[in-house]
Amino acid sequence: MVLASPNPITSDRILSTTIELPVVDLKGDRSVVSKLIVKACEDFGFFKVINHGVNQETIATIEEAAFGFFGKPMSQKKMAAPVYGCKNIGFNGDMGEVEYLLLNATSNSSSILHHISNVPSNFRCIVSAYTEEVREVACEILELIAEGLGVPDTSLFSKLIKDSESDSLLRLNHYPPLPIPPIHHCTTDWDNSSNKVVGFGEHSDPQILTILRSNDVPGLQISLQDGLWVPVIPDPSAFFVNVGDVLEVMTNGRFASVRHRAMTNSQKSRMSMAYFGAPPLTARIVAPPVLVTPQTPSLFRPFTWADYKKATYSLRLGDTRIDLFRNRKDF
Ligand SMILES: C=C1C[C@]23C[C@@]1(O)CC[C@H]2[C@@]12CC[C@H](O)[C@@](C)(C(=O)O1)[C@H]2[C@@H]3C(=O)O
Ligand SMILES: O=C(O)CCC(=O)C(=O)O
Ligand SMILES: [Fe+2]
Repeated sequence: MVLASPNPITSDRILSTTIELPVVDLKGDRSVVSKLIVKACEDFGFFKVINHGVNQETIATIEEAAFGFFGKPMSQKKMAAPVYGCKNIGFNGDMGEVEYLLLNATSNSSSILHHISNVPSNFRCIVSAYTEEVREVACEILELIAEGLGVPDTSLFSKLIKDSESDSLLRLNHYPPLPIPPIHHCTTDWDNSSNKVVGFGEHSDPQILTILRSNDVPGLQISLQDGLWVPVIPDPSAFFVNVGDVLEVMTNGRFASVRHRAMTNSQKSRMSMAYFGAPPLTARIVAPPVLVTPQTPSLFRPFTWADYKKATYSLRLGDTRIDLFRNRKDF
């Protein structure tokens, strides 16, 4: 019998040494950077970006506002539901040791915050300032990806998230410190960190690209092909970028959307801010002709982002929803 636990303790394989995950200097030589990003997306679906150009003050301001909000009494935070959530992730029974704000991040949005009481009055401006700057970084990376892949229209991916109807989101996650239950507090061969309680369970992000920033508390882990979990060393001055399902489809499987999760820390609060760059609901998700050849036939059938979003929300956090859209293999 499998017992569901709201704060599952992991016992799976976690890399105890560090491996070098790709680091991209966004101010480097353009043709070198675009090749580096493509290689990182092919090898890991994940990389770290330094020199991203987002104002550190913009970042510090939103982080401070978010800590301010999460520090309020629960009765006040709950008044911001459904934008605010605690422990429930999605609508299908997924739980995690996390509280969050999930906000629209389209260029004409943040309007939803108008309706929320107990969100600081200037929160709307703070969120817009951050998402606008981060959207620029996401667009820049998507243009570099198109260049590196030889896609003739280098704005093919970026125009989807620049669109005023883009369905992009900003998620502010707060993982309160959570002592490890004594029964699990033993030393094993991988027990070299205090992060063992799952805050946000294993999943891939459904959108095009995610730009993640966290404070200096470790917690993010990415999954390698062989099922090994790789802890990501936090760097508050950098962004971590991961390929989402839509980019996997639009590159005809050349990039893989990386599975990842976030662990809590036993002593410190962890805060992450994830910008999910998404297309408009009506956008058709299809790989460009240059990536669909007789040698690399289309792996996925065409669909809209609305179709994909519907499937996503009908499934559990850890489900591999992309498989629903694969072309049948005809032998
Ligand atoms: C359980 C769920 C939460 C989620 C929607 C879903 O049904 C499956 C995907 C989940 C996820 C993961 C990445 C992002 O955090 C998120 C906002 C998204 O787009 O897909 C969440 C969804 C959510 O929390 O609403
Ligand atoms: O908190 C993190 O580092 C990851 C959060 C995440 O994966 C998400 O919000 O989708
Ligand atoms: Fe994620």
